[in-house]
Amino acid sequence: MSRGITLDYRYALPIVSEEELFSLEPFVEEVHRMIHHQTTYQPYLGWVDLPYTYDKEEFERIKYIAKKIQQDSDALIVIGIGGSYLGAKAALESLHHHFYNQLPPSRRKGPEIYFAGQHMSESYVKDLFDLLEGKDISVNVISKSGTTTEPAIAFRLFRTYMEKKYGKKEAAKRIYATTDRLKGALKALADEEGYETFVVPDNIGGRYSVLTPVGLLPIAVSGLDIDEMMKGAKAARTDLLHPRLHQNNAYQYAALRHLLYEKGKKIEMLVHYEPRLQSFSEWWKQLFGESEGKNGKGLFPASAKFSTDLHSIGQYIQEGPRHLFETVLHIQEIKEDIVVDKTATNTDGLDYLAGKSLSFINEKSFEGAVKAHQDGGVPNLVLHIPQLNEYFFGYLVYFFEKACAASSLLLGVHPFNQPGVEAYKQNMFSLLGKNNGN
Ligand SMILES: O=P(O)(O)OC[C@H]1O[C@](O)(CO)[C@@H](O)[C@@H]1O
Repeated sequence: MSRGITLDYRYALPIVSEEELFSLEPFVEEVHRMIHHQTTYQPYLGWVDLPYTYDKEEFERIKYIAKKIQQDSDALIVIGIGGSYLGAKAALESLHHHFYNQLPPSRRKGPEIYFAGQHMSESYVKDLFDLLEGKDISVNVISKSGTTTEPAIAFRLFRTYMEKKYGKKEAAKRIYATTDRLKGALKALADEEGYETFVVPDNIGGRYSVLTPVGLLPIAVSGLDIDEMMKGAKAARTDLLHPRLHQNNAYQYAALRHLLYEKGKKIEMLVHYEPRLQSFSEWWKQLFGESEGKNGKGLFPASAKFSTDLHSIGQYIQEGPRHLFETVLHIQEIKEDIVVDKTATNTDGLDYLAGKSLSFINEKSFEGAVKAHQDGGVPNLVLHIPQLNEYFFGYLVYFFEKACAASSLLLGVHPFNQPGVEAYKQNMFSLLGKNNGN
């Protein structure tokens, strides 16, 4: 089995040619230089060497605290928004049992895990408190700035809930804050209350932070192997270090999506055939959306789950405006555990599938859709991923981070800021009367 992931661009070739792709070589080499050897973006590039340079002492502390939470909590509440929770949610859903939280504790290594602070829905918080009745809980509050409204509100509510339930002293022992090393409201509060803290490195932005304590603590609490995850990221770091387009899959993916954009494709749809990849798509959407949507430019990152969505938006993809392309996350491992059985009467007409596994049929659905969409003028890029496990999760995260930085630079935008998000935040602050003496 391959140790990395491969990119198959055969199904995009009628729209972009290999000649066009490799004509981007000099631009890609320049982009490579900007990522690896230039100082302009240096303050944001901590993720590039992270698989080697991560803080080993803190990494061991993550594992130690994860064990403590596994022992003293029935549930962990992860509070954060955007890059501060999407990576952890993506890992948990991609790599665990589909019904993780519903499994009996004896079948899980970690506690139940819930997320809060991603919106201001009152009914959600009420139902979550309701669900947690009678359970022992811990909270991991994650905010680099410490001032983002949604998680800040959720944390205030949970702090009060925990202090009522456990008393201030015991509550403080069950709250873990992942935040800036030195500054911000959450850091100040954590110091004041004596919470155990983990650091979001200065030079890594929220959407690039899955493989820092931001993602790693909740991932480790759930019982996943974070050493394997870092090993996968390390392999990707090595595989994707080459400056030449021919030898670098992440740069090829970046260059292809750039070419497709130039040829009028305005939407990239990330497609998967495994419901467990839904949150991964959400992480991917933030990564590319916040990085590229600037100066009136950028592909719109969308996602679809197949075969489900082939029966809803499949029609639009096949015959609607030709302004989109698909990137397929194709899991190569075929499991043969569940097989269609043979019936005596074949009344449902399905005997032609008897003896075939669901994975095999799913694979045919992938082959059928890729071909149909290509024939319909929708280019497809396919990423072959050998297996869904910790190693390849780490690999894939790094692959997309590198590709995203390269793609943004090819487009001529700053890959690591998000000035547009501030506009909404400032409006809301003034509508709610922030800084009016409260
Ligand atoms: O960790 P913080 O500072 O709360 O920020 C959370 C998220 O908010 C954003 O700034 C956008 O709303 C994201 O970029 C970031 O991932």
